Amino acid sequence: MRLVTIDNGNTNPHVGFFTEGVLQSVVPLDQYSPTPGDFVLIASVGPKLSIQPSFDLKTKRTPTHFFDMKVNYAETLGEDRLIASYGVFKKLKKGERVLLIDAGTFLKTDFITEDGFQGGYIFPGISRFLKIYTESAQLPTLSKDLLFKGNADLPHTTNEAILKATELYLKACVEEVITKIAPDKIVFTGGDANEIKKLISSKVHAETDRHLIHSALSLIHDLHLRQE
Ligand SMILES: Nc1ncnc2c1ncn2[C@@H]1O[C@H](COP(=O)(O)OP(=O)(O)O)[C@@H](O)[C@H]1O
Ligand SMILES: CC(C)(COP(=O)(O)O)[C@@H](O)C(=O)NCCC(=O)O
Repeated sequence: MRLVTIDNGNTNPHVGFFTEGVLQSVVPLDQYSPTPGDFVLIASVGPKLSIQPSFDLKTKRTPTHFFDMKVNYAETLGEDRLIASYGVFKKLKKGERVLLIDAGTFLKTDFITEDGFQGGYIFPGISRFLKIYTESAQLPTLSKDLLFKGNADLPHTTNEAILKATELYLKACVEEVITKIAPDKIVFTGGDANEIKKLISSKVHAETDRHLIHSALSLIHDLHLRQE
């Protein structure tokens, strides 16, 4: 049996394939054709999918818990945040307090301790933020590849003004959250994880797990759903 994990996010939905608990590959959702025998787990916050999960993880969310993790947040918490946080929760060391930074369409900064999911912030992500300029005024849409290239001077052109403001916004949001929460460790994930990680000058120990949501779904499968 193949375990298929679907992360249906708002920009870049993708699918992970596991055999024997090992992630073999991750491909865009439109490249996946379900086959009989696939065991499918889905974390979805994007458009409704025609693919049905083999087990509906919503059934494990109560007003206070997700499986054995306490959740101190309304039931509207996005499944992507909940499931990635559960993956972090199950790997906490004794007494550890982790800040999970998921840099996707939105930049989510969620706090997880042995007492469960403690809450977190939702900011517009890098690409969303850059689009605001064109959506609200006759300003250019600039690529995120242009970020982090200039010097520390004040901006003197429109492009510099937009790019340096974007850098400042991202850095200020993330560093303020790190200062407020003072975690023992930061875990970065999401499509823009590397860009956000580059911005942070904090000395807190940091790790990147690009495919955290897939490994969290696989962990859920192995801990709670595997049929021996
Ligand atoms: N192959 C890709 N397709 C789309 N966006 C990508 C890709 N690789 C990296 N990115 C970046 O990652 C961001 C989306 O991150 P992701 O975690 O996939 O988001 P979501 O879960 O919201 O769909 C985009 O804003 C983009 O900047
Ligand atoms: C905040 C989100 C839109 C982030 O989506 P993403 O960036 O992963 O595509 C998603 O987690 C969501 O729809 N959450 C529901 C609201 C909440 O978490 O409070």
